[in-house]
Amino acid sequence: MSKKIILTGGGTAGHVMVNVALIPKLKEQGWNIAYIGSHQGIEREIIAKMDDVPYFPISTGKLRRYFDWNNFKDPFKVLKGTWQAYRIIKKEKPDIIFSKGGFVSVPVIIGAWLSGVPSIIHESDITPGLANKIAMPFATKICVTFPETMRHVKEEKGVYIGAVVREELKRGDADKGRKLCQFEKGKPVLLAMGGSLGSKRINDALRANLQTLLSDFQIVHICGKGNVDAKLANEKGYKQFEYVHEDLPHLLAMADIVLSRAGANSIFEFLALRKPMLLIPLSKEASRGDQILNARSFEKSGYAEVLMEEDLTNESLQSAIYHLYQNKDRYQQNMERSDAGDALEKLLTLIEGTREMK
Ligand SMILES: CC(=O)N[C@H]1[C@@H](OP(=O)(O)OP(=O)(O)OC[C@H]2O[C@@H](n3ccc(=O)[nH]c3=O)[C@H](O)[C@@H]2O)O[C@H](CO)[C@@H](O)[C@@H]1O
Repeated sequence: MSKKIILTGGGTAGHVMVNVALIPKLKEQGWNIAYIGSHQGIEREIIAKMDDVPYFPISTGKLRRYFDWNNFKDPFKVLKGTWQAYRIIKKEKPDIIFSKGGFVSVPVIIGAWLSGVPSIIHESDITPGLANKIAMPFATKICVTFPETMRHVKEEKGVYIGAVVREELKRGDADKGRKLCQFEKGKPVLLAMGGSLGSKRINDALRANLQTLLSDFQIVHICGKGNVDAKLANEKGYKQFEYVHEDLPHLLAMADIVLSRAGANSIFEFLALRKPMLLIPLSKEASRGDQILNARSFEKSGYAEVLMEEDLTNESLQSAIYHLYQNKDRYQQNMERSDAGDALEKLLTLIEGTREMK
């Protein structure tokens, strides 16, 4: 009997990547897959690269915790999106819906509830984001990455599965990475990434240290849309990208150490690949503080060094990078002891089991 799943999630790549990991596995297991996302979000670009996954765009509104004139318009966009999602679900008749979160997922989970279709939400961070918090009462199951998150979800709905990491990330080729960046073999490589959107703070501090760092490292810098500095395009040993799609595994394979924001997907990917990491979590002023908790948890496990944004200066960044590199073996040994688990398999089993609850 054919089975059908609708996936949703978007806004930033962190809200799409678990779906990207799931799609090939779901196909292997004979699922028909469709995706509901926003008109403009990064999810549309990422899902367009995948074969046989029809994409249905809906209207979305940002849900904010602060005052903004759009707060008066956006609830209507969410209502419109809920109606659109409901109609798509009625027409497509999925057995189940899986959401990776982000604002676009709220109308989809409510639409699933209105249609009587079971749904699963995935939460990557230690504390649930606003979109997931709103959607949780309407979901059948909520699966989490960190064991600590179980405290924030209803006991009968919560399932701890761990971090889902895309398998292709483990198939990187360091030589291909070096070729892409015109880097030489032998000199250490620092990969810097400010989350899927890039980070201006990290970009500026890194570039301020560029000349010193380039004497000891080659640097590949994923700096976010619109953030490439054309003046540095010909700098030897320094390669900039706005965003990297299928070549990311190769860049990671050649990296000796990583400087990054502390988005949940990224840090678990570095852990799976045993990359010593210096994390600069997004500050409490700019977020709910989820990245600070993610980073502290990794620091406590001995996988990461943490530099808080309020302590970030050109000097502190430079000394933290050198300190990380000098201690990289210790971080790697700690990561060897981590239990990455088989979250993807657990998630597939949960999807199958929840579908049968219908
Ligand atoms: C500003 C913001 O809202 N940040 C949140 C967002 O981060 P963000 O979207 O940055 O999410 P993550 O760091 O978790 O994941 C980024 C994903 O994009 C991929 N990638 C990134 C850059 C690139 O060039 N190519 C590429 O493929 C990474 O491999 C990773 O899989 O979602 C995370 C997971 O809920 C949260 O922890 C973050 O707080």
